[in-house]
Formats: sequence, C-alpha cells, structure tokens
Amino acid sequence: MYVHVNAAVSVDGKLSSRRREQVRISGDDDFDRVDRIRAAADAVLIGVGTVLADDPHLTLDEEDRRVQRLRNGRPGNPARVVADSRARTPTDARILDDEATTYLLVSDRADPQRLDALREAGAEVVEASGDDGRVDFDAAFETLEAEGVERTMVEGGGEVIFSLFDAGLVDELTVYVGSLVVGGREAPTLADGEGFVEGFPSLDLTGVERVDDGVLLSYEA
Ligand SMILES: NC(=O)C1=CN([C@@H]2O[C@H](COP(=O)(O)OP(=O)(O)OC[C@H]3O[C@@H](n4cnc5c(N)ncnc54)[C@H](O)[C@@H]3O)[C@@H](O)[C@H]2O)C=CC1
Ligand SMILES: Nc1nc(O)c(N)c(N[C@@H]2O[C@H](COP(=O)(O)O)[C@@H](O)[C@H]2O)n1
Repeated sequence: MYVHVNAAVSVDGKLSSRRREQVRISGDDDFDRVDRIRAAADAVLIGVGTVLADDPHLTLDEEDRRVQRLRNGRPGNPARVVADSRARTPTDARILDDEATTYLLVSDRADPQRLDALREAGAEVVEASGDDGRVDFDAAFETLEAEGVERTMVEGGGEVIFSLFDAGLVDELTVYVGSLVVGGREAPTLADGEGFVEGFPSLDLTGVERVDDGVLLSYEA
C-alpha cells in the first residue's frame, strides 16, 4: 500500500482549534491540490475523530476528475475509509451516502449491534484489531489491498497520522502551512497520539512552494 498523508496546519502546527471544529486553513488553490490528490487515490482515509468533528464527505469536488476516473475504468470517487475501533460513526454521517464505497475499520471492541446498523446504513465493515483495542493498520491495509486499494490518501486527524508514522506506513507527506496562529495546548496537531521520545521518523524534504498565502511542504518518508 502506498500511503500519502496530507494535512493543513496553522503556523504553530495545529489542525484545528481546541474546540475541534473544522478551521479553514487552506485557500482555494490548496483545496484544488487536495482534490487532485484524492483523484489519484484509490481510497481516502480518516479517523473517526475527524468524522465526529467535521462530518466530511471526501468525494471529488471537480466533476471532470470524476469523469476521467470513470473513463479509466475506476470508480468515480475514491473509496472512503474510517479508522473507527468502536464503531462510533453516526449512521447518518455524510460518508455513508452512496457516492462511494465506505469501509469502516473496526476492532473487536465494536458492538455487533452497532456494526449491523452501520452495515444497514451502507458501510463495508473490516475487522482489524490491534493488541491495544485499536485498528491494526497493517492488517487493515492487507484487506483493503485485496479489494484493489493500492494507493491511499490520509486526510487526518492527528491521532491516526501519528499511528501511521509509528507503524512505519507513511510513504509521502504534504503539509500546507497556512498563515494563521491557532494556539491552544488542547488543539490537535499534525501528529498527536503518545508522541515519540526516540527514533523520531525523519523525512526527506522534496519541495517548498508558495500556495495561496501559505507554504506547501512536501516530504518523502
Ligand atoms: N486541517 C486538516 O487538514 C485536518 C484537520 N482535522 C481535524 O483534526 C481533528 C480530529 O483529529 P483527531 O481527534 O486526532 O482524530 P482522528 O481523526 O485521528 O481519529 C482518531 C480516532 O480514530 C480511532 N482509531 C482507530 N484506530 C486507531 C489507531 N490505530 N490509531 C489512532 N486512532 C485510531 C480512534 O477512535 C481515535 O480516537 C478535528 O478537529 C478535525 O477538524 C482532521 C483532518 C484534516
Ligand atoms: N486540506 C485541508 N485544509 C483545510 O483547511 C481543512 N480544514 C481540511 N480539513 C479536512 O478536509 C476534509 C473535508 O472534506 P470534504 O470537503 O467534506 O469532502 C476533512 O477531512 C477535513 O477534516 N483539509
């Protein structure tokens, strides 16, 4: 599985405010760049924290890109994937509409009745349990690969991004740094989780570019 993580942060590294509500950090050109990365991916992955905070849709904004994918024999939109150990995704979440396949990655902590309700709402449930009761991404990616998902774009949030770095699964990282300060010790950052104290993942800087009124940083992991 090729994994491309993309996120937008404030100059102080925050993904959103302490209220965990969506903050518009990217400008129009950056959102268009995000749409292009989505269009190149087989799947877009987020954590359930992002579903609960933002209720995103994760489909393509540009109709031309959807048409081009269909011409290439691919689904019009990439699949949507949510890391959701305990199946907390609301059954009326926007990602469960019929515009793309949606996989919920769950662990053995998920309530079977919730899983039935989510299947009824349109989700494809994939169980991949880690020892810690969360999703084991190595196992989940094996299952997704068997479903034809070879390239995944990760759109956050900070807990999931940390786990992917911790598991050594990230191939590429793009970070848009918007020109605003959010602050707040409780505000989510690019990589939260427990944090590293040694063995910090190091990255190769491959690009620095001005986009809108911010900076796009590109890295290979
Ligand atoms: N500016 C940006 O580019 C983006 C900002 N956000 C913001 O990030 C915040 C949400 O981020 P987080 O709270 O960090 O939630 P998250 O989206 O990373 O989801 C974390 C949840 O995923 C589940 N999970 C299952 N297996 C896991 C594993 N192995 N490792 C980690 N989590 C696992 C757990 O239930 C965990 O609580 C929101 O405020 C949202 O607005 C989210 C995406 C993009
Ligand atoms: N790239 C980017 N820039 C920002 O400024 C953002 N606030 C976000 N947030 C994430 O974008 C996704 C929204 O998806 P839909 O437009 O609903 O399809 C979601 O993952 C947000 O958390 N991203």
